[in-house]
Amino acid sequence: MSESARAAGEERDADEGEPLLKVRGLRKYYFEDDSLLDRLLGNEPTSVKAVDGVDLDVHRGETLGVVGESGCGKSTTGETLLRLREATDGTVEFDGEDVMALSGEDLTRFRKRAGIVFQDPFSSLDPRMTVGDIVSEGLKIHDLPEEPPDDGRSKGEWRRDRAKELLERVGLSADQIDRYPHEFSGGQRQRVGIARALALDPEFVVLDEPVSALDVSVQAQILNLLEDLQEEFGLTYLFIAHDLSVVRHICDRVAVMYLGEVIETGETDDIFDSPKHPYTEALLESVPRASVEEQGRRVEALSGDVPSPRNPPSGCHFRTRCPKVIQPATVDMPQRQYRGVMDLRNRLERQGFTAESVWETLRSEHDGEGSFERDPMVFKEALREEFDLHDLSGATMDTVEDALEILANGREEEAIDRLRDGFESPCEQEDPVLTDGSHAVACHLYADEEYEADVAPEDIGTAMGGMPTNGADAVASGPADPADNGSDTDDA
Ligand SMILES: Nc1ncnc2c1ncn2[C@@H]1O[C@H](COP(=O)(O)OP(=O)(O)OP(=O)(O)O)[C@@H](O)[C@H]1O
Repeated sequence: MSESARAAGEERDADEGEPLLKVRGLRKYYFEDDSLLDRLLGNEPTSVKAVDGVDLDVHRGETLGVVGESGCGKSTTGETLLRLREATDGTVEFDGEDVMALSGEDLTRFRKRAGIVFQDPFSSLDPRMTVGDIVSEGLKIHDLPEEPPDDGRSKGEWRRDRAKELLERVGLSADQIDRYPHEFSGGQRQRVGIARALALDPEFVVLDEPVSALDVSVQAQILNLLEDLQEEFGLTYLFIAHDLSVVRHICDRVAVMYLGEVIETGETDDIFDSPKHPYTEALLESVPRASVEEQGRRVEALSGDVPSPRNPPSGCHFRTRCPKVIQPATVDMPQRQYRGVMDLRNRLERQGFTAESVWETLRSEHDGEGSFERDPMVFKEALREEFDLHDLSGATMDTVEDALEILANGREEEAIDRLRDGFESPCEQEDPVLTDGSHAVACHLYADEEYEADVAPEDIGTAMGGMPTNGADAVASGPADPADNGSDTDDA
């Protein structure tokens, strides 16, 4: 957004005292195994904690980016705050009104003021409707215009003219009004989706990955269009994306999500130039670099997959992948090896492997000379290699070796307990809350005071001093480059 539009938005916020949209403690759990048959069979419903306590403020005239890997709850957040899905818990205030409590005409009015553009321009437009009908559908549903225009046109004619105007405004031609979606390229279809969202003159629009299904060359055109429209109509955007380079271009502020939670939020430049959360650092590491010096930076995958929102990790949800996971006070070991110990335990807890599966692998790799003997030394070395557990010393080494020996004997649960007793991280004990301030982060590394209130300072540990410096040991995640379906190169 331009400086002037932003200043005007901030001035309005200051005058009116509140952001346009205020979300607090938003939760959306999807329940599975909850059908009548499941209940008859006595199956316990399982919950997918897609959104698990999200707070957001969106100020008038700004663009707030919501970023994070696939499945972290971005779309569910956008759809739930618009009441396209019913929230499990939490509050949403729009221009001072409690959105969750709206009904009847008030809810209809909210739906006019707050719209959405969906990610996929291929599936989000009804193939049986002309683009004119698609764009004017909302006007018809809301029975607009309220009165027939006084120039002799019928309401239907007025709506058709309005659809033509909107098509032209988004860069299409009015005489394409009777065409069907399949006659358009992906970028053109997304323009139709934008025209549809604008038809009711909204103030606020959720843009759910509006360019990620488009060819890279078309993305910039659509982003520029969105920026122009924001300027012209004074729009406020919530811009959902997994592609951070897009976010930097268009967003004033950014909220980073991980497994249903906002873990960092701040001005876009602050997030990009001085990220605080190890997850944000890792996400940024994956953004392609323009400058030659930066191209040599290490880009690796974050260890492990995103855990399932059906059973998120205790404490900090990111601790199962975090390169800076905090060591307990009793432990002082190289951070990389500590990560390895935690990975070993996490994999065992998630039943990612068993002692027997390791023996099977060793057997299959046996070179065939003589019969295969189960040698615990070989077993332990294979796991040291896999989890980077070489070069340990003292009590740390004793505990790890002990756990590996127990594991070699097939006693997984006991090995897990041994590793937990020896290496349990303070990050496992409590879910960190977002700090106050304009650049807020939810990470135990930054919440010493709040954290010490609940956990003895010694538990935070000497290891905090031994954390790698910012980015030094951070490993990077690799959200895919923008999907390129190659179908939009003919875009207008
Ligand atoms: N209707 C549903 N029923 C059950 N689980 C769902 C449903 N919709 C989404 N989920 C799950 O909720 C979690 C969050 O999904 P969501 O689509 O909001 O994430 P996202 O960050 O927008 O991902 P993407 O970028 O892939 O769209 C995922 O684990 C997803 O599988």
